[in-house]
Amino acid sequence: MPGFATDVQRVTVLGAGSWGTAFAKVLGDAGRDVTMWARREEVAAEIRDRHTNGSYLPDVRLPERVTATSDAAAALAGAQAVVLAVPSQSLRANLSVWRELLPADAILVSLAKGVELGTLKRMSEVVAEIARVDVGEVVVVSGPNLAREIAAAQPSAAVVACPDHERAVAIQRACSNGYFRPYTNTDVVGCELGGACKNVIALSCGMAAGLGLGTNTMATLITRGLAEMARLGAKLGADPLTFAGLAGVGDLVATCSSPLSRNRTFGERLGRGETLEQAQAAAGGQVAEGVMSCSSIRALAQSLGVDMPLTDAMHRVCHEGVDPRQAGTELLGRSQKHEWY
Ligand SMILES: NC(=O)C1=CN([C@@H]2O[C@H](COP(=O)(O)OP(=O)(O)OC[C@H]3O[C@@H](n4cnc5c(N)ncnc54)[C@H](O)[C@@H]3O)[C@@H](O)[C@H]2O)C=CC1
Ligand SMILES: O=C(CO)COP(=O)(O)O
Repeated sequence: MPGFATDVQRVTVLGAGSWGTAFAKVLGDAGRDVTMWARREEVAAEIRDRHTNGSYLPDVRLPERVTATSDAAAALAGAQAVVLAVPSQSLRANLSVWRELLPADAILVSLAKGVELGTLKRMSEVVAEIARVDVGEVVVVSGPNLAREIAAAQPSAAVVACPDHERAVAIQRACSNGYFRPYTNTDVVGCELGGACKNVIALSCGMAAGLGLGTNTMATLITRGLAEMARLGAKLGADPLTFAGLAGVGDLVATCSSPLSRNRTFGERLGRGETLEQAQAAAGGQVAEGVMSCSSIRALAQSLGVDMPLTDAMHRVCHEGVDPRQAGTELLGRSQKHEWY
């Protein structure tokens, strides 16, 4: 018998932002009992009493079986799976507080798409370190999953990745419903890198749009972005096929093309000439992971000797004051090379 529930019925979602709330709805619509933890009691009360979360997903009604609390201990009691839905750079601090409250046999699931600044760890590595579990037990969900579309029950697919196939299957079953189709994969490295890197490329696509550039530029950024994330993945032992899948090109296309993407929107504002602070203020407290991940992914790539010119350019625009137009000119002026080597 595995030391975890194979038929997961009770799920706790830690984080009541856009994706935490939409994923709780997915689980509720899949027939699971869901308790969400929200940082602010008024958000928890709104979910509990009115089944809405107007600050993040206006006009969305949550299933009756989704409830919420701002008390983490109460949220976690009896959970068979714990879904971590806070931004990447805050996962370590939040999880350190929750660590002692995690039920021993609960499957830990990460929804975050980023690489930690400083440690350069992927989210499953942070979870394993803080929760003191084997990294091979942590489940990752990734794919083209813009929260608002999922919350509107628009059809979409995702990847549920874990080296332990049985754990992946347990979460796959738990979140499978009439509009959300999860596939399993054992390549956590590839899925996590795909999810983190595409946010940075989405910044660049938004920036191009903000500069008034068209579809050829966008397709070039998406394709060369895919090339550089696959290069990083290959160096870290990811399966190259993962980047051709939902967590790679799937999420890349969704995030780079959608006006719903916070990363793309953030980049567009920079392209239009807004400062980082102005774009941050306009984001209204919602996370655009690429703004921090461009620096951590760049540092990770540098430490491994992997060339990631788009990521490097996004870091210089976001954190070194380089003008987006200038960054574009420099990218085009790089030495000529073969498409693959
Ligand atoms: N929104 C989307 O469409 C999708 C988001 N994701 C990923 O899921 C993760 C969470 O994203 P969202 O729910 O969209 O973010 P969000 O910005 O909408 O919400 C973040 C949630 O985390 C909480 N939180 C706890 N500690 C925090 C801290 N120190 N700083 C900021 N927030 C804190 C906030 O109160 C809020 O409930 C991110 O890594 C994101 O890339 C993945 C797929 C889709
Ligand atoms: O990860 C996402 C879609 O899969 C959400 O992207 P944004 O964080 O840019 O909104």
